[in-house]
Amino acid sequence: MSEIRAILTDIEGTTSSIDFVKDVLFPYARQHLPAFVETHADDPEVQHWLHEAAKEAGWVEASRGEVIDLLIRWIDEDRKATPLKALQGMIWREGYEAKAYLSHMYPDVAARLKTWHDQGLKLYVYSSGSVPAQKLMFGFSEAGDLTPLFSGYFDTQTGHKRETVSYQRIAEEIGLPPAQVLFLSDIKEELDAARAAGMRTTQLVRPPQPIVDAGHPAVTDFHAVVA
Ligand SMILES: CSCCC(=O)C(=O)COP(=O)(O)O
Ligand SMILES: [Mg+2]
Repeated sequence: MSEIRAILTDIEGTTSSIDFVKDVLFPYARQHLPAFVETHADDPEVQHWLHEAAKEAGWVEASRGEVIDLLIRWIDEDRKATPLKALQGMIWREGYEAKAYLSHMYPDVAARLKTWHDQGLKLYVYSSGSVPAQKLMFGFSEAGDLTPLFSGYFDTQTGHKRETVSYQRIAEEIGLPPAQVLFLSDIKEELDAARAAGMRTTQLVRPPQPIVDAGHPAVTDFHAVVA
């Protein structure tokens, strides 16, 4: 079996609790989205993502209010839509900078990431959250700034997490054979897609989730991951 040279990790349900995302980040974005869009209406990046959201909904024309309502519905549905994720990241930046919250990290995560980094393993993130949102998550975490540990970040602009081609692209981008990359996630369909691309996989089953055989090695924390 090939030696592992890189670790690619999911965020929600893997490094950080689903509750933090659902109970802190999503409500913050939901509450601040209308005012954020209105006050940044002239920002070309905001305009771009509003346009992309309307396009993804199949709309040829839409008012700002209609797109805001669409985005709020997508937050409520936990849609992993790239335009929503990009806008959420911009809104969360304001929350982190205002010290409204720090991101949650399970207590085992920072220590094991540091050990892997010190052993020479390359660390990467792959999340449906946008790359800027990922950098904020690891930059403003309860365990301090973890961004120096990471060599790169991937989001849905590389492809969706349940599609094998996304993992093929990531392996190509980081310049390693997929067999030398270990992917960590809580979601079976993501692990299946990574394994179909040739990556090694381990499922994180964070207590109190029950361990149900998903066909991948399963652990409850990062210290138990065999890399
Ligand atoms: C890093 S952003 C916060 C989480 C988020 O928006 C999200 O969609 C998490 O998805 P994941 O792929 O990390 O499970
Ligand atoms: Mg996840």
